[in-house]
Amino acid sequence: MEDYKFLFKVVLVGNSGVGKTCLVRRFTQGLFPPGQGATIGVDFMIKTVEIDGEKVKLQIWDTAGQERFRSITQSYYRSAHALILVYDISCQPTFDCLPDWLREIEEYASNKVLRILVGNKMDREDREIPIHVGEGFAQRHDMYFLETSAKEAENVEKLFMEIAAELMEQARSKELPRYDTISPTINGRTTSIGDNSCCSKIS
Ligand SMILES: Nc1nc2c(ncn2[C@@H]2O[C@H](COP(=O)(O)OP(=O)(O)OP(=O)(O)O)[C@@H](O)[C@H]2O)c(=O)[nH]1
Repeated sequence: MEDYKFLFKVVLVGNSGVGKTCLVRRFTQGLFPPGQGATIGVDFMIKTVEIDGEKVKLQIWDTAGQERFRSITQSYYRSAHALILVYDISCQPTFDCLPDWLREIEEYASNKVLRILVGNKMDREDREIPIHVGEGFAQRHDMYFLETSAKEAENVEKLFMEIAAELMEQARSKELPRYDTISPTINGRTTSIGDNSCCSKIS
């Protein structure tokens, strides 16, 4: 038996190119990968963290933002304990797509899922979405909110640690099952993203 007390599944969703993979790799590997290709289907990484002296294992599922993978990625929503919905603060269309993503989440995820809105790429100077606009959206939709930079390692650790702490708190208070099953994953990163990929619409 592995040495951890809690296991939580965290799923990242959002348009292609917003930086989901970079956020996961920053947190799990401490790096900002150069020449990142678009995710194919779903990628999966694990990190065990310690909170209040307890080991918490995070299973982090990085879904492809591209529309053509939507039916694969939707199937990963259901068993998520937390869903991180990511947009790019320098790309308005990725913010405009948020209502579409919320509809997907409502349709496919558990209604108890912890939902976090993340405005990534806060290091960029060509910002299109002011922070208060992101915050306002999150408030209206009952979500936690944070701006991050995977590139500069800003708020990335905080994002995942706060999720782990909140889920641990919930699990303790509701006495949820401590272990979850792991389902198979589809991996691969071969295609590259074009300049406009962050702006691909979902329908
Ligand atoms: N400036 C800046 N660029 C970033 C940041 N995070 C990611 N990027 C860049 O954004 C591009 C897309 O990053 P990915 O992590 O592959 O995006 P994704 O959301 O996983 O994309 P899909 O796999 O297609 O869904 C890459 O060129 C990254 O270098 C960030 O915090 N700041």
